[in-house]
Amino acid sequence: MPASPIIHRTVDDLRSAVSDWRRDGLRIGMVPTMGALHSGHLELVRAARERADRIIVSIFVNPTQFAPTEDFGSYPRTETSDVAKLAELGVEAVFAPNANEMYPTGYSTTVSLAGPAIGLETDFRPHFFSGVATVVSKLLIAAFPDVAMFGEKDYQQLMVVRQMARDLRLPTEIVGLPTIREADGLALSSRNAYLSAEERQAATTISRVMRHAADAIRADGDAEAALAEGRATLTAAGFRVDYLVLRNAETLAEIVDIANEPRRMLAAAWLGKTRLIDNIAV
Ligand SMILES: Nc1ncnc2c1ncn2[C@@H]1O[C@H](COP(=O)(O)OP(=O)(O)OP(=O)(O)O)[C@@H](O)[C@H]1O
Ligand SMILES: CC(C)(CO)[C@@H](O)C(=O)[O-]
Ligand code: BAL
Repeated sequence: MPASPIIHRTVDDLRSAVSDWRRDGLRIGMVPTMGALHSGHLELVRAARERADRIIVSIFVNPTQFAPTEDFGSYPRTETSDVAKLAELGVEAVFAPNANEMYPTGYSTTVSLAGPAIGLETDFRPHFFSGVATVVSKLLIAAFPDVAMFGEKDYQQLMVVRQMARDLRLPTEIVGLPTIREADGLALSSRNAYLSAEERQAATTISRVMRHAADAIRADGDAEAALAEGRATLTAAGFRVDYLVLRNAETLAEIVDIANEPRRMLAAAWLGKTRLIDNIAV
């Protein structure tokens, strides 16, 4: 039986473990999550293991990245089974604070963003990235890991965190890892648990539409036609589309010169009460 990770509930406790590791000259990796762990998260942990001697996985459903109308209350919370999965991978530490530890009464500081945080998710979840950037900066400052792992599934989030780490000169390398998918193409996501059996079938349309549109764009360069067809296919399959767009893969700005810019297609769409996001290189 692998040893269970030590669960730290406070920043002070976590810092004390980290300072012991630092004294021993060990490299530290961090994997920030909101729990309800799936194989996508576990790949981030495995990748952290290749780069660090000690791994901290944070599990914190961060209230500041949810609007009052969103699913903070119903977000899956499965700490016991999450910790068992992390034990299997030999993770040394879990940081699972409560909301009061992260945002005590009187807490008044948030990170404000521009650059890659403009548009896309921000158009539909205006509160979202300042909540994410604030909590990620607090997590990174709590442990100052050498490396922190994020999934490309949340591509704009990865770009925002990279920019923030660069701008604030955080001493942590931000590593992005490819999206882990189900056999039928659906990107793994904790929120997939909200899908009914029928919605789960329809959900594959999002990755299929994106691959089809990407092939069409590579073939004839007509992004607008391919994206309009993709939006129509998603709508016909029962989605309410927030966006399906092509952007510069590095800046997330609109594409000006399609032949000579790195390209990323990004999508967000609702199926019933579940909002799915996805993205692929084009
Ligand atoms: N399918 C996946 N492949 C790779 N990384 C992933 C995948 N799903 C989530 N991650 C990454 O895991 C980290 C924690 O994400 P989070 O806990 O929000 O899980 P999630 O499945 O994305 O949940 P949600 O459904 O709330 O978006 C993030 O860096 C995220 O990009
Ligand atoms: C990075 C993160 C853990 C911050 O709460 C969250 O946005 C997530 O799980 O992607
Ligand atoms: N995976 C991103 C977290 C969120 O959507 O709230």
